[in-house]
Amino acid sequence: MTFDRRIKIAPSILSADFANFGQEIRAIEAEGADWVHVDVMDGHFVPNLTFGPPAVKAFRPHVTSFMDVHLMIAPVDPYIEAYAEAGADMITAHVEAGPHPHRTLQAIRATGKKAGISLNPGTPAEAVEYLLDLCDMVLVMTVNPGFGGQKFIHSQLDKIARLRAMIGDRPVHIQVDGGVDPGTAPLVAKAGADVLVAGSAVFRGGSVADPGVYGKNIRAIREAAEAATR
Ligand SMILES: O=C(CO)[C@@H](O)[C@H](O)COP(=O)(O)O
Ligand SMILES: [Fe+2]
Repeated sequence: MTFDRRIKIAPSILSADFANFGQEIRAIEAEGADWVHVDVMDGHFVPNLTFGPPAVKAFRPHVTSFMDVHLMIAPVDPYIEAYAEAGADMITAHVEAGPHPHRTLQAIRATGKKAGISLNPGTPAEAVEYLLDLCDMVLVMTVNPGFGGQKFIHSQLDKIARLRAMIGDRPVHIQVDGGVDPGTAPLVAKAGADVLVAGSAVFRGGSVADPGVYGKNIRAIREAAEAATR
């Protein structure tokens, strides 16, 4: 399969109705989501708590696209197999989560899943320079991780562009996560990102009873990003 550099929209279910994940996942996919982004938080690496492996396993049958699991946990290595077994398609760990991100990426690849590496806003692009041959995606956090609905940090645009140049022709996606909406999507797409995570900008104003709003929100982000790269 050829590497897909087209813009992909990955709604974060952190902004979904927590009493209704199955229906929410099916609704965003029916309305045009390319991937489903699952934010795993441990109350230690980030000041919030979300989904353990049993929750991710419960989401799995509802996802027909691609389940992208963003692990904001430290340590991360002891939990990789559990999230792989729960059904993740991509597992992304933070480069700041431990002293051995190279080993972490090897461990993710050993499960047969796609491997991602994420950078907090304060971490330079160079932190992943020697990891690029071991990963399928670099995730640039454009907010400090832990919560949805935060303001986009513009200084990260330069980091995205640097990573784009560092990656060269390797088949490695650049994902952007935090404060992505129709206003910031063109900026990240122009800088070189191809996977756009959006939580509040997708779920805002909609519900499973009114899922057309999700579709409208997804299209607005996609169209803004695509227009910037034409
Ligand atoms: O990983 C995270 C937050 O730590 C994200 O995936 C958020 O869920 C994105 O939410 P918005 O900024 O798009 O509302
Ligand atoms: Fe995320």
